[in-house]
Formats: sequence, structure tokens, C-alpha cells
Amino acid sequence: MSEQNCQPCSVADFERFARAKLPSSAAGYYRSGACGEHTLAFNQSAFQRIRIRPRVLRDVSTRDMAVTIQGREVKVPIGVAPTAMQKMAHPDGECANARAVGRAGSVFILSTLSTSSIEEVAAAAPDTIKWFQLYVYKDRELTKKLVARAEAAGFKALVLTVDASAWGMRYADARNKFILPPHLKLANFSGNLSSGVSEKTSGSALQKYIEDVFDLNITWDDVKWLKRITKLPVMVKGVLTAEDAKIAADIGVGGVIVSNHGGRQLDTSPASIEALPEISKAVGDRVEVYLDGGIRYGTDVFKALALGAKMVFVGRPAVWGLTYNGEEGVKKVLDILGNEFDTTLALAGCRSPADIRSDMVTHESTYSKL
Ligand SMILES: Cc1cc2nc3c(=O)[nH]c(=O)nc-3n(C[C@H](O)[C@H](O)[C@H](O)COP(=O)(O)O)c2cc1C
Ligand SMILES: CCCCCCC(=O)C(=O)O
Repeated sequence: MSEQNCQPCSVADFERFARAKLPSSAAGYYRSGACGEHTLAFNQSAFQRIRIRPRVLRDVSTRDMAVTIQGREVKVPIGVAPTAMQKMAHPDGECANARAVGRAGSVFILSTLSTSSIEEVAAAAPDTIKWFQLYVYKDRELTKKLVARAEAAGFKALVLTVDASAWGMRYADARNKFILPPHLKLANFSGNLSSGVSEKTSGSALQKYIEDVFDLNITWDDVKWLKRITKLPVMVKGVLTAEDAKIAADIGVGGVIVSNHGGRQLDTSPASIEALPEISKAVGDRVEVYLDGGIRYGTDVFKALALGAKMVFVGRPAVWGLTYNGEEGVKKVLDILGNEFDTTLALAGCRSPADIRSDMVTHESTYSKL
């Protein structure tokens, strides 16, 4: 498919176009999952095993997709998850992505490993609700400075990634000897911390960078530490069990993001949507629960909300939109998902997310006896 002869109509169309357009090393980095990529596949296939039980003959002529997230109105419950190094997809990188999310009226999460800085994104998208995703560096003073910069730049929450106690082996990056092209930098840093992922090594340069500079040994005490050093709500991203969600809620986090890192860390961990029910049952009345991983259709958004998520986030779909044509491409991807979600609401008999009930979804096995 080329931009000239075919109009992308679905997230899958954007993915096909983007993967054909990108250099193979960048395409491999964005697309891949860990090891056998089983969890990467589960994230989407698990949604297909859930059926929607629609209600009919209800007045759904006026509909509203808005939800309240951390006390703020969000027009559509589909935000953008943090993905590293977005300038490989488009020269406007994270700034374009954040602007598009603002136009859609949702939440943008900026990665620590961004190729546009905290301050650049804040200036480019002042009206977008922005959260900052944090990786903890061995250098705690540097980590504290990142937190202070996000606060000063008007970011509304910190998202601590907790599924990164080791590098999840991605074979594509190892084969490609992945590096960040040297004209790009990790924009939140200077010196080696900024250019380190561009240095050639025997495998993935990102893996080497992370093993050199990240603190891979963080524990719940570090979540408490982070809460002490910031006034912002702290979300934990990468929770897959009720047990851990309860610890997070007891500590007083602002939110839990049910996520397996897009299938990039622990292969054969469950699909995010499979893990969601036990977590929303355990803590959904105490903290806001969100989900990312495998959202490719508006029906997926509906299913996640039915199973207890307050909103969802997409990672790769936004990268594919960005690759297609920057801010407009991301906006188009978010519009496709938003329109599909709106249609799903109507066809399932709901006027708003508040009308979605858990008995409107069921596992396919409900019907397998027929
Ligand atoms: C290319 C890429 C880079 C990512 N970088 C980060 C990151 O810097 N920090 C983080 O917490 N998660 C990162 N993630 C995980 C995403 O935030 C998110 O959990 C995942 O992409 C959701 O799955 P999806 O791509 O199927 O929507 C990354 C994912 C991808 C695909
Ligand atoms: C220990 C895992 C860190 C990965 C850093 C970038 C990222 O989140 C991703 O590529 O995925």
C-alpha cells in the first residue's frame, strides 16, 4: 500500500504501511516482542476470544465517550502509551504524537527514552494532558531531576514502569544489532546518556545501555521513595496480578496500568486483557485501573472497559500513525479507534462508558457447548 493509492482505514492498514516504509532495524524494534513473541500474539488473540453481548432497542441516539481520569475530563478513553525513540518514525517524533493526542482530547505518556525532551514536548503540546513515564537510573540524583523537570513542565502524573527488572530479549534487535541512528539523541540527557544507544555493540545497543545505566533492582520501597519525592500521582505500569495490584493500592498509588509491555518483556505472561479481571476485582474500587496491550479495534476498548479498565492506552498503533504522516497520522489512528468505539457503544446499547456493564462481555467458551 502507498500513501497515494490507498487510504488507510484501520489500525492494521497503518501498520502495513509503516512497516514497509521504515528501515528494517526501526521496524523490527517497534514491532517486536520478547523471545517467541507468544505474549505479543496473546495480546490481540485474547480479545478475539471475548464476545460482546449487545443490548437492543435502547435509545442510543446521543452518545458521549468522555470519562474522568485522575479528576480530569478525557474526551475519549484511548490514550497513547510511552514508546521510546519516536523520531525514528517521524522527524517530529514525540511532539507530533503529543499534539495529536491533545486534539483527540486524551492522555499522552512520554517515555524517559524519548527523542524529544520533556520541555520540548511541553512547549509543543501545552494543552495535552501529559504524564511522564519513569525509568529509574542507578544515578538517583539524575532520576530526581527528571521528576522535577516533569513537574515543572506541567506533566500531571508519573508512570513508573515496574516490569523492567531485566531486559526482555528481542531477537529482532539482536539480529539487527539495533542502534539509534546517530543523528538522533535521547533528548532528556546529555553526554553518554544521550548518545549511548547509538554506539555499536555485538547485539542490541539499547540492551547494553539499559544494563549499564538503569537500576534494574527497584522494589516496592522505591515506589514509596518516588511518592515521597513528588507531589504528582504515581501510577505503576506493568502489573499483571491481583497480589501486586493490592500492594500498589495499599501503598497509595494513583493508578495501576495492567500491561505486559506490549509483549516485550516476559514472554508467555498473560495477555493484558486476561489479567485485567482479577486486578479490577481486587482494587478497582480503590484505584483507577487502566490497560494497554493489543488494542487494535474499538471493540477492544469496549471489552477492556467492561472488564474494569477506566481507559486504555495504545503503543504501536500511534507509532504506525506517526510513521505514516506525523501528527495527522496519529490523529487518524486515534479517530479510527474512537469512531469504532463510538459505534460499538451504539451497537451494544450504550450511550456512554458508564452504561457498559461487565455482563455485556463473556468468554467464547460460554457459547462452545452449542
Ligand atoms: C517500540 C516500543 C517502545 C516502548 N517503549 C517503552 C518505554 O520507553 N517505556 C515503557 O514503559 N513502555 C514502553 N513500551 C511499552 C508500551 O508502553 C506499551 O506497554 C505497549 O506498547 C502496549 O502494547 P501495544 O503496542 O500493543 O499497544 C514500548 C513499546 C514499544 C512497542
Ligand atoms: C528493561 C527494559 C527496558 C526497555 C527500554 C525501552 C522500552 O521500554 C522498550 O523498548 O520496550
